[in-house]
Amino acid sequence: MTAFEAIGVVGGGAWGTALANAAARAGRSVTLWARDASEVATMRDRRENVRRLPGVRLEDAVSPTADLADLRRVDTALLVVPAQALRGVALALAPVLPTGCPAVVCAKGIERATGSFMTDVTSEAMPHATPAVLSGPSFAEDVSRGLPTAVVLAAAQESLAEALAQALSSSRFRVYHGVDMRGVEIGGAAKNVLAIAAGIVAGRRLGESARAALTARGFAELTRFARAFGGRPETLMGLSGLGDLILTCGSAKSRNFAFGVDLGEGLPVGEAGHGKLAEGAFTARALVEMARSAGVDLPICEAVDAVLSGRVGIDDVVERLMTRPLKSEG
Ligand SMILES: NC(=O)C1=CN([C@@H]2O[C@H](COP(=O)(O)OP(=O)(O)OC[C@H]3O[C@@H](n4cnc5c(N)ncnc54)[C@H](O)[C@@H]3O)[C@@H](O)[C@H]2O)C=CC1
Ligand SMILES: O=C(CO)COP(=O)(O)O
Repeated sequence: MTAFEAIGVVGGGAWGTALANAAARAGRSVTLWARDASEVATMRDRRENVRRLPGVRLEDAVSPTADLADLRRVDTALLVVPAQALRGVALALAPVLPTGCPAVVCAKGIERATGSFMTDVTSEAMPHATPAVLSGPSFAEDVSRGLPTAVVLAAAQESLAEALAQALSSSRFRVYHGVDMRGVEIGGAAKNVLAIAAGIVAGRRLGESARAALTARGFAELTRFARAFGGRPETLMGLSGLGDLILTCGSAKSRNFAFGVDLGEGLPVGEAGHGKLAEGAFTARALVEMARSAGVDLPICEAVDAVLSGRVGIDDVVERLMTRPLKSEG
């Protein structure tokens, strides 16, 4: 197994920049690709991603570029663009990467147009790459400041997941490894929808008890969905699943949670989140449609989708959730 010395980070947003720094601190040399040439020029000059991650110095081992061809010699690529942009970027990257190169999905979402998971999008768009996925409770700001963080990286082959985890880990960024790609990616995608729900509860001032109940019942939804789509329930008990749900359903720093707070306070969908990326808003519809087709009950995610589509008002949705037929907790 190679040592994975040269890492390519594809996507120059907050998370791509934070991961580039994390990989550099783990001793890797990093090429950070962003599509916007002027942002790349600024990153090179100022050693800072002024727009997406202000106040954080780029590590010396990070080389920003706007040219995808500069990734042709990397031995691992981290895919860190928004979920709905992943396919396009992966298609462009496919001819550049060496055959067999691991392509680690770091985006959290489901492709809206096709209802596809991110690792499947990656396999389709980059048939010569080896898909993997990294997820877990990790705000870009925390990682970039070097605060202690733990995530999980899964690949079909355990030895590959372990080698990649080794390559990216440092004393501040601990990467666990596993083989349940589906479970890990479902945890990351579904928690964003539930974080919007938790934000709505906070914005509507429904109370801390309601938020805790929603988080716990949301976790039940996430686990049911994962089981139906081939993820292992025990994976969802871990960092990508319970861990990320606790983080994003409880923190105003989460963009999905903040988007929900805006909705709860009465802002229209088009204004909620103030233009920041809230992946759950794109994933909600795909998630509920997939669940319906598999006969999986996701009442909270359904409620989020109904609010986002404007079909039902927030107070009606809460009433509906609270008056569903009583059932056993399992
Ligand atoms: N910010 C965070 O704390 C974390 C984010 N993530 C995930 O990482 C992914 C990216 O999020 P962030 O970097 O935070 O978002 P961001 O909003 O900070 O940046 C998104 C970046 O993607 C670029 N982009 C958008 N469309 C593109 C396209 N078609 N081609 C090329 N580049 C494109 C934008 O120019 C921007 O640089 C999301 O799926 C998010 O859920 C995961 C863990 C933590
Ligand atoms: O996924 C994240 C932390 O694990 C980031 O959450 P937001 O995208 O909601 O900010």
